[in-house]
Amino acid sequence: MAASMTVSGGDEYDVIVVGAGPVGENVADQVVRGGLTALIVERELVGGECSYWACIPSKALLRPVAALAEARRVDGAASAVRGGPNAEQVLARRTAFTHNWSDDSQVGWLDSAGIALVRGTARLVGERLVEVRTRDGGVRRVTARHAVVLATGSKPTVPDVPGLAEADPWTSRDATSATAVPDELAILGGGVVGCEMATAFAALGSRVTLVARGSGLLPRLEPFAGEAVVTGLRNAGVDVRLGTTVTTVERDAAGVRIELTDAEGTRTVRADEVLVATGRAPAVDGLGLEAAGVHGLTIDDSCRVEGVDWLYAAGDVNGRALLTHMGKYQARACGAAIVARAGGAAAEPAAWSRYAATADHAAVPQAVFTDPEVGAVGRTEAEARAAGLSVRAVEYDLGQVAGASLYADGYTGRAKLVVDTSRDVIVGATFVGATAAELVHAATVAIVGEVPLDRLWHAVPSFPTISEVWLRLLEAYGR
Ligand SMILES: Cc1cc2nc3c(=O)[nH]c(=O)nc-3n(C[C@H](O)[C@H](O)[C@H](O)COP(=O)(O)OP(=O)(O)OC[C@H]3O[C@@H](n4cnc5c(N)ncnc54)[C@H](O)[C@@H]3O)c2cc1C
Ligand SMILES: NC(=O)c1ccc[n+]([C@@H]2O[C@H](COP(=O)([O-])OP(=O)(O)OC[C@H]3O[C@@H](n4cnc5c(N)ncnc54)[C@H](O)[C@@H]3O)[C@@H](O)[C@H]2O)c1
Repeated sequence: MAASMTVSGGDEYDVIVVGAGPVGENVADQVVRGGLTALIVERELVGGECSYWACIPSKALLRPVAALAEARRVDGAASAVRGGPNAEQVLARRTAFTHNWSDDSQVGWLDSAGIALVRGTARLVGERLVEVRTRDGGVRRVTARHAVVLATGSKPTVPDVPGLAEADPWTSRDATSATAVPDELAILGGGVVGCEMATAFAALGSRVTLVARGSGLLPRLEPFAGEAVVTGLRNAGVDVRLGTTVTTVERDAAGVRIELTDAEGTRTVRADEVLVATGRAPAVDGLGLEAAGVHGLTIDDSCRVEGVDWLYAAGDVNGRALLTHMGKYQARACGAAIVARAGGAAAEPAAWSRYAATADHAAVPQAVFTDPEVGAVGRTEAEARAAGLSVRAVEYDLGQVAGASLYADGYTGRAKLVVDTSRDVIVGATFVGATAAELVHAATVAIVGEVPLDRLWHAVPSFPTISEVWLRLLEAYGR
């Protein structure tokens, strides 16, 4: 610490939460509702990555694209659609959803919820002891009576490609907060960020090249999902290059020069910007873990760090499931456990108890807002087999469902259920097609509830909805 700095100390709260993203906010809210006091420390904006540079602005960019695409697929409505989205208005709508990167309303919510806020960067300096470098240059030490919760999120990883870091690449932050649409955009990485941003920027007018090193896109999902997204992106004019690696990147006066290598050799792509979308890593730099005697953030199902009974890690920072809804789910389990333990209870995180984020292991839902949309939950067929389950999978062409054909002319899509035959329950489900993400929650309920297939026959989907695919899948499986 610099000699000139004054350390103000003596503050005590029951719980200190580091990071005011959706996860930190939810932990703090839970513990305050449980009768404890909470301080939340935030170094940027209250609301975190999700509100300003991730979920909200990305979906605000994508929604107009989806709305237009849907209207174009319905005869009688399509003729009213003239041209593509208005990029300027789409960016303005996105900016409105981020409150122009002001967190006033979220700070107001913290206040109304009775959660104290300090703006600054926190680090652990001892057992239950947190030091905050405040925005005004001061240093403040705060003690937690019961627990410190790390909810610091994640940061984008930039691969070690020669010239890439020097070329000033975009990360997801630059893409989601862009103030203009580049004429040419190269995207590195065929995961969720790469696919969603390719969808948005192609529709807004960029010529997009999407470079993926694997043989398909969205590699964590069922292969047919990635294949449908490749087709959708190519139909939208995106140059999707699979099995391709970037060997060098160089920025010059004209933009960025990117050398690519694939099975056929080497080629060069030019772009105004290059977006790196190659995954994220836990935001733990400078958190003082080692100094506080914490070696790694391995957690139990209540998000308590193994071997450190006062420390918790919830949300992206624990690396379990990098999704807002899963982080908020962890926050509910973690907050409940902290409150119970403060009252003297053991609050063991028994599977499916209120103190355990059990769904993290095999019931994580995800919605990918590409065209077509992808919704998935639980295990893919390959994952279920690798986990040693006895598996049978069934698929159905969504376009054959009456509700889907009414929804859009020429509806294309696919659905798949993965069944554990030893228990006759669903362990995974994937839906691809317009509004497919809305089909996922029924599957999540079936997986978490371990509803036997025999009973699912009695869950009758309405006619004529796209949900009738459930009946078709059961018929395909047989009774
Ligand atoms: C482009 C993009 C789109 C996404 N879209 C979706 C989506 O549609 N749906 C979905 O479920 N998920 C989506 N995600 C993932 C989602 O954004 C994250 O899972 C979510 O933000 C995690 O919440 P969190 O609270 O753990 O972390 P964050 O939202 O990252 O918040 C962490 C906070 O901690 C603060 N912080 C960090 N270190 C310190 C410190 N030392 N001191 C003080 N403060 C600190 C940070 O400033 C930040 O505000 C998307 C991600 C990206 C990149
Ligand atoms: N709709 C949503 O729910 C949504 C949207 C965006 C992001 N997210 C979350 O954000 C997280 C981060 O997204 P992401 O797309 O950055 O990560 P990701 O892990 O989904 O995908 C990263 C991709 O980059 C590839 N890659 C990694 N290193 C590479 C390299 N050196 N060269 C080329 N390719 C490389 C990987 O093979 C993978 O396909 C995800 O885990 C996701 O859960 C969710």
